[in-house]
Amino acid sequence: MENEQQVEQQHLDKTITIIEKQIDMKSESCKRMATSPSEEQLLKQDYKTLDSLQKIRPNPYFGRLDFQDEWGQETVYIGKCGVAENDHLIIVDWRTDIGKLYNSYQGVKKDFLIGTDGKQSIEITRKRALVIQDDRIIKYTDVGKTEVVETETGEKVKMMDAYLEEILHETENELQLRDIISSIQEEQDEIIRLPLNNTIVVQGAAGSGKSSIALHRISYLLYQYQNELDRGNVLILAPNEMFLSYFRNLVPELDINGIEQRTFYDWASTYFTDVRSIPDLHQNYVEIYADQKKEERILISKYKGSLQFKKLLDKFVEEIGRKLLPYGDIHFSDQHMLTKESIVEFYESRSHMPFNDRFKEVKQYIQHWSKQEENAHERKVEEEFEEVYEKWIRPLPEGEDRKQIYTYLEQAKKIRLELFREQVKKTNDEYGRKMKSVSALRMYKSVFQKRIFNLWAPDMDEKLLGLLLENGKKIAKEQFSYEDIAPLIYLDAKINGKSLQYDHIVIDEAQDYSPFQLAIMQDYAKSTTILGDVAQGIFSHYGLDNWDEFQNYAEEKHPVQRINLQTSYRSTKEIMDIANRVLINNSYPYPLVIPVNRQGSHPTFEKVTHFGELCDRINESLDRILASGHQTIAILSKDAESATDLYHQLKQKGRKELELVMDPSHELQQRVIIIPSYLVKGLEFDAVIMEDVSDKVFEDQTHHAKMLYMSITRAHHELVLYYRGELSPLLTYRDPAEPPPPRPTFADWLITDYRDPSVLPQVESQREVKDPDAILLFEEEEEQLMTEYFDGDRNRVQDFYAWREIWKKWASEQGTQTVLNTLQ
Ligand SMILES: Nc1ncnc2c1ncn2[C@@H]1O[C@H](COP(=O)(O)OP(=O)(O)OP(=O)(O)O)[C@@H](O)[C@H]1O
Repeated sequence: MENEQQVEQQHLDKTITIIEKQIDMKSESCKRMATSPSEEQLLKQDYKTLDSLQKIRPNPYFGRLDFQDEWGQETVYIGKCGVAENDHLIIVDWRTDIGKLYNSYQGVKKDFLIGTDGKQSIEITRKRALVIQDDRIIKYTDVGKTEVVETETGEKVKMMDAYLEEILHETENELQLRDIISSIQEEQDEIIRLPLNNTIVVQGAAGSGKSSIALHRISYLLYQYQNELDRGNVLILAPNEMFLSYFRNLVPELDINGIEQRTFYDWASTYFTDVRSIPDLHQNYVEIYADQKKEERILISKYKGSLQFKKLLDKFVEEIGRKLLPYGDIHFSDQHMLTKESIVEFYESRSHMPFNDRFKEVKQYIQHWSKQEENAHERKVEEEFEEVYEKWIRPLPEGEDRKQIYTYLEQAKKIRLELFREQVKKTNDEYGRKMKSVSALRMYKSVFQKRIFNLWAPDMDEKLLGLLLENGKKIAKEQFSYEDIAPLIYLDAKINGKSLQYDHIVIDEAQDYSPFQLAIMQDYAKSTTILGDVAQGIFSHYGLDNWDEFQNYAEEKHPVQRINLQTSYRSTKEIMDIANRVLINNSYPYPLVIPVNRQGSHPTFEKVTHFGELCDRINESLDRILASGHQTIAILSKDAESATDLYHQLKQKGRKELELVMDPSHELQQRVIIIPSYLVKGLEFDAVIMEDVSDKVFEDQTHHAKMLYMSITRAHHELVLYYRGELSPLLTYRDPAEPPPPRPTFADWLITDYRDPSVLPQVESQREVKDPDAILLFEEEEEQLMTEYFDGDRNRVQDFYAWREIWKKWASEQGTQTVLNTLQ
């Protein structure tokens, strides 16, 4: 062992000597002055190389790979950047194919095919992780097996090797995301290295590494596609400023400086300076859920975020366009006529252009035609004049009469020309006025009219229609909501053209985007990487319920590759078991999350009777957690008010290190924070304390389940759950193989909302269950029926299918008779 360490140390010493020598040489060479543009380019390149050499100097590499190929046994060292000495690579960049091999090897499969044709076989004999500190190899670990296994109880767990386990255990005490270059897992690496051109959609469990993948993928793409991708044309969209500051450290580490990093809200303000006066997604969420007309606002919000609304806007704009075209032929005389058909044809041929440009072209087309006609008319009048003159005037004898007639004739010619010119001018002025530039705002304000919805959304539910018309009054007064931003941007781009175009856009936490929003972002980029988790869609009053609607749309333009990530790396197995419990109780429609086999303490459920007791107990928990060595702690509250109350109480108790976070643009300073749950998405902490997980706060509702699941999965090591009264039904233990908790009979369920029995039946007549064939309730025809019945309410349809999946599983185990008994 010692010998091995010595060998590694000698290799490190040698590598450091080479790097230092290169640093000295490059520093010298960077002192020169550039005397020409090409020299300047070379100098820039030298600065870049010097910068990377200096960056990797303290930690030249993190891994070693030994393999056997047709040339024999080889050893390479993998680092964040490649370094060559005399044409020989002494450190291989993690983004190369060899780097891929390093990540692909998880101790299970040993033989790989590589090379451009994928035919060269290679056998990996060792993958070694190396930890370097102060120029010493402080540790080396030969990486063992990491694989998903199924336990005896049918549960799936990812068994880790010691190296990954140690990395996951040692969460740093900074509130920052760290790079995972040295321990990227195979399924993550595959996403990072997907080709540039397609639209990638990643549905990944909480803690599966989506944010990490997003940033590592940019680093990879910039490295691999140096000629196609300009870092100034890459945009990363994150949910809030707090989140952006959260991965700020990582940007230089991954060599992705210069990438535009923004929130959608901030990005949208490039278009409309007034965006800042519209409540952002978090404010919008708070407002909606505090509103007595919450359900109605959600209906409006969902519709405005849908692709149906986008289609309606398309039709509306197209129709307005047609209305602005001349009603009929432009007719100066029978010889000078421009038919309506030719104008429409011209207009149609410019359909790829922005609306206003298109009309500019139509106007120019009419003007150009009129000018030509005017010239032709002038020529004709001149010819006629000449003819008359030759025929009738020239033969007349010289004298006053001849002069007089000539003058009349000339006047007549002038009048004819003048009349024609006036007619042309009038026509041009008229169309000029009519085909003026239209603003997106004006267009949007005009959409909310009954006849427009009747025309292009004839099947719209009366209630929704009424709500939209009512909402139109607000729009007319420019009182916009968050969900108006995307349609306004879309209309602006449609009307005035896009002022921005990206090579690549990465969208993290994409479940909080509506299908409409994702669709427009896709239009702004040549390619996109979209990552999210529907189970964490706490803003589902606006965002996605599933990926299908967007995927179907996106596939019309580019191939879409959808990938599921099921393994979660953030939390201990005990914490993920509780998170999975929430999913099971809420009939989650996707496979459960696979935890890693990292053991930790069991989450605690602690009942308190009043607020004073809660504060005391939280205070004790903080003492205990801090004493155990954990550093970052989040106390999650149900809303801003509770967060403030708790904060003041704990401050009174002498807690100094506390920080109250109430705003998504907040930059975290302290390591112990109090924050409303809806702001904590994407972040992670050593320990999470939830102030109230009672049935009053987390009811058996999809929205509540998403909030609870997201909150729980913020914790690395510890989870403490307080509640007053009864524990949330979402947290009670239920065997995943069991049928869902008691509901009315299945047939009852079909006609009522199982979450709220007071909701009126949706299906007029209950279907009778007559014979064993009744199980055909699940057949295609029935599915169609359900989709129709729940149309317009995607949550309901989705819940239905989720519930049905679990029910089906249970039904198949129970046998037909038991099932029928339940149905009756
Ligand atoms: N391969 C890996 N090696 C080491 N750590 C990892 C790996 N993958 C993920 N992690 C860690 O797991 C945690 C979760 O990662 P990340 O925040 O990227 O996940 P996420 O899918 O975006 O999570 P969420 O959706 O819950 O916000 C982070 O601490 C990250 O460093």
